[in-house]
Amino acid sequence: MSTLSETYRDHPPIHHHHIVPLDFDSLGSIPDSHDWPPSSHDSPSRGGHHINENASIPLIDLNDPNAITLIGNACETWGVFQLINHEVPMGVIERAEGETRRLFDLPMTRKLKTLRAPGEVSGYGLPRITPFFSKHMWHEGFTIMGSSAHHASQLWPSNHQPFCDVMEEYQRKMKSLAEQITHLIFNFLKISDGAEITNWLHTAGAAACSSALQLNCYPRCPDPTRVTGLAPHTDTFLLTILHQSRTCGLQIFRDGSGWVPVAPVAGALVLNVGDLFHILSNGRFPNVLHRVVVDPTRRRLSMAYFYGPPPDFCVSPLNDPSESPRYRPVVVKDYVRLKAKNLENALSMIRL
Ligand SMILES: O=C(O)CCC(=O)C(=O)O
Ligand SMILES: [Fe+2]
Repeated sequence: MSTLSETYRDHPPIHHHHIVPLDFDSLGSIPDSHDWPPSSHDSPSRGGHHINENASIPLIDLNDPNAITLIGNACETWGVFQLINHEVPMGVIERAEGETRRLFDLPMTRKLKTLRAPGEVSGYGLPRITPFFSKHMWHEGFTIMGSSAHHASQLWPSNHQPFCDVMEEYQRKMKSLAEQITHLIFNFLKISDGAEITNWLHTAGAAACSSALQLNCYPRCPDPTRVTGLAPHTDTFLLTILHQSRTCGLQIFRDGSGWVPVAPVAGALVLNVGDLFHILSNGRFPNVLHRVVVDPTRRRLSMAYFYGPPPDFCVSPLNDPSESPRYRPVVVKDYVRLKAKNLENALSMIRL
C-alpha cells in the first residue's frame, strides 16, 4: 500500500486548468479518470479504511452555559463538532442552499463560462487538491472569494442578483459566527482580549480576515465504492464552518476510531479545526483529516466557509512556558502557498 507522500512523488502536480468537471448527468459508466483503485481513497499513512459507525462527533448547543469548555474540549479531542443554536437563521441557510442547487443545476455550457482560470481562486472547477491525486474526484465546485457578481452575471445574465445577495448575507453570518467561536476558543486557551493574536478579530472591512466560501456538489454515483467525492485532506485556515444538505457523505478521521461519518443534523453546522488553529494551539487541537464519500442515489450539496486571520498576519504557537513550540511562526499567505504546493506535507515543513 502506498503512502500519500509516495502518491505525490509518483504523480507530480498536473496542470489542471485544462481539465474540467465531468458532465455527470450524461454519463453511462464511470470513466477511467474517475475510477479509483480499491482503498486508494484512504490515507494509508493515517489509518486505512475502517469506517466506525458507532462513534459520533460532539453535538454542542451554543446556548449551553458550558459552551466554552465543551467547544474547547471538542477541539482538543476531535478537532470537529456540530453546533446547534448558532443564531444563523435557517432561512438564510436554506436560501443559500437553494441558490447552490440552482447553480449546479445549470447546463454545463453555462457553468463552464465561469471556469477558474489558471492562478485564479474564484469560479467553477475541480477541487483545489486535484493535482495531488492520480484520479479525479466525483465533484464539482464553485469558489467565492470577494464579490461573486461578475461570475453570477455569466451564470444568469438576467437574474443573478438573488444569488449574489444570498451569498453575501450567508458570508456575513458565517464571519460573525466564526469570530464568535474564535473568541470563545481564545477564552478556552486563556488568551486575553488584548493579546496581539486577537488584533484582527472583530475588525471591520474586507481585509480584516481571510475567508472564502466553497460550494460543493457531489453527484450521485451508482457505484460509489469506485469513486471519491473529496479525497482526504485537512483545511488550511483556522476554522471551517460547513453546512451539509441532508445526504450523508462527510467522514472525519480520528486516531483510534478510524473514519467517523458526520451524520447531518437538522439545523446544525459542522465546525472543524484547520491547520492554522493546529499551529496556533501548538498542536493541542488536531487539524482534522476529512473526506467525502458519494451517495448511490442522491446528490449531496455542501457549503464550506473557511476563516482565518488576514493574509499578512503571522501565526505563532501559543507561548506556554511549560512546553516548547512545535512549529515556527508563519505568515498566513506563506502558509497558504506552502499548502498549495505541498498539501499534507506543508505542516511538517514548518515543524521545529
Ligand atoms: O462537502 C463536505 O462535507 C466537505 C467539504 C470540504 O471538506 C471542503 O470543501 O474543504
Ligand atoms: Fe475540507
